Amino acid sequence: MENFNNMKVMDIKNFSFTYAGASKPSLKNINLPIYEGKVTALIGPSGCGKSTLLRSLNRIHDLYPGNKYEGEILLKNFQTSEMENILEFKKENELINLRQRVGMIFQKPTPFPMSIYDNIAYGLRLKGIKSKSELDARVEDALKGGALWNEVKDRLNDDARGLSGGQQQRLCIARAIAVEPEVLLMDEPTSALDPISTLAIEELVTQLKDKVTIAIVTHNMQQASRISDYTAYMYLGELIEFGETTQIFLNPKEKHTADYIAGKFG
Ligand SMILES: Nc1ncnc2c1ncn2[C@@H]1O[C@H](COP(=O)(O)OP(=O)(O)OP(=O)(O)O)[C@@H](O)[C@H]1O
Repeated sequence: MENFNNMKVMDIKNFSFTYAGASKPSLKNINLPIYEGKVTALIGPSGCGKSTLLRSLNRIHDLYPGNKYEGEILLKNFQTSEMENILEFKKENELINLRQRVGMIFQKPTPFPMSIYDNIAYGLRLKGIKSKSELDARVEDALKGGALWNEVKDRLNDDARGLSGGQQQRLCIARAIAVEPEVLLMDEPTSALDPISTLAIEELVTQLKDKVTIAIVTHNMQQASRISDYTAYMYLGELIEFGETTQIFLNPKEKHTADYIAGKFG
């Protein structure tokens, strides 16, 4: 595996996580690479820790105090090519910066209560971009990247909450990619959407791989096999098996993985 090291954008090492006030850890000694420019799916039965792991990758848990992290979560710094341990970040601005580098898409779309244009421009302005022409260009690029431009280009000043659920989710993806993250985390991004909107998001995920590394939690086995390059199968807070998606689905090494994929439980 040594040769793969420079292809990792994140590397999770001996990682355990315990929620504030919980008597035992929800994640136990996880070791998992996230490869650059690939889609990694996290699968496993309800309660196995998929969302907890995903939410650790940009420290979004820290919005609530008292959770315990152990081990390391390394993130590649594209300026220096060094791997930095994000668990050592302490200052508020380090965490804000981390969440721009490792963006997040939630189950339900979360547009800001403002215009379509401002939803995208908000993060860009925070990054210090003030020029109207640059903002216009970056908003257009992001909406094109989110496969939404053609549907909204004539109503950029409309309230984003007037868009359909699927459009809102693509807006959230456009908003996340506008600030050029290294990694995009997606927590069941299609579970609240109809089948047509789901397909649009799946297609978008496979197109986005050229720009950003993606880690996605999904309950939908077909979705994992359609869109991911690598799959991690988790059970009761542990990583049972990780490998290329074709191997995990067609030739799993662990019986536990095979049983889950065959629908015997979960
Ligand atoms: N805020 C919390 N405080 C304490 N325990 C929690 C909290 N959130 C989740 N847990 C526990 O952590 C474990 C992992 O939950 P998590 O939501 O990560 O699982 P999941 O695999 O994403 O499940 P699902 O597929 O149902 O969303 C579960 O045992 C859950 O009860």
